[in-house]
Amino acid sequence: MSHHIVEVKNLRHVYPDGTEALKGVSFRIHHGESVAIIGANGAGKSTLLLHLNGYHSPTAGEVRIGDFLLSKGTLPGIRRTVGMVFQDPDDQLFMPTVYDDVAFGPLNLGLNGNELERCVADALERVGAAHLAAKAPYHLSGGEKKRVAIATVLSMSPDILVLDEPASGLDPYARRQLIGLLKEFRHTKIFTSHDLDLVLELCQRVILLKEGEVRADGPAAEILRDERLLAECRLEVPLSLQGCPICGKRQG
Ligand SMILES: Nc1ncnc2c1ncn2[C@@H]1O[C@H](COP(=O)(O)OP(=O)(O)OP(=O)(O)O)[C@@H](O)[C@H]1O
Repeated sequence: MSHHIVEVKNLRHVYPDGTEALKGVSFRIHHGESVAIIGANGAGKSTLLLHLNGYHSPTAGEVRIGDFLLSKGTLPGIRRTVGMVFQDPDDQLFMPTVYDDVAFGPLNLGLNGNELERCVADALERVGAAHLAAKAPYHLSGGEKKRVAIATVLSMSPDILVLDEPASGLDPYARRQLIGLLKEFRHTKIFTSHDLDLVLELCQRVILLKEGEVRADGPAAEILRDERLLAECRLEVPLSLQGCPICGKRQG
């Protein structure tokens, strides 16, 4: 069975103002893979992720999650399978308290009482935000909001985790905590990031987008070492793979 395979075929997306953000993107991601979608600003990363649980509809092409072609009819089931963390946490947090925001999804899945409380506490604990449960989301700092947004998705126990720039705005400790958390998540992870050191640490595979097209798709360790390819796409080799500026020796 095509257990939670994510398949994107010839995906094209044109925004109403005529911007062609995706120009025929295709790939297949198997269950358990950890894949980073990288590319310069405007390359089409967020547009692509927003198709994976139906926030955007393809202009042409298709998205399949497991056995299901993404459509109006399959959307509710697909949204239970694919947990999406948006680039801007303000798009994710809308309840009066952090607790309510994290409880919203599981409550809709039918959890209540002690089970619900445990689920919320566990999700907040995992992102280091247990102490924020009673706060209003709009009073949180940017990094705190980001962590709570991730908790709202973890509380749903998704089979496929999709995160748009999960590390942006996090301090070094929270970034390290996020890396640990994502390493623990054994199902499929698909995320975008400009933090290529984080990508190198978390992903075996990278899909490199350039101007709405897949420019490269392959092992992270190879693509992230390819200085010419990265420069062509307005990216740089991650710091951990750059040579010492004095003697040129590489760390890894
Ligand atoms: N609602 C919209 N209407 C029109 N054009 C849009 C819209 N949203 C995005 N775009 C355009 O689509 C292209 C891809 O944008 P997208 O946000 O997917 O890029 P990205 O790779 O995620 O960039 P970043 O690294 O800056 O987050 C850009 O040219 C952008 O200006």
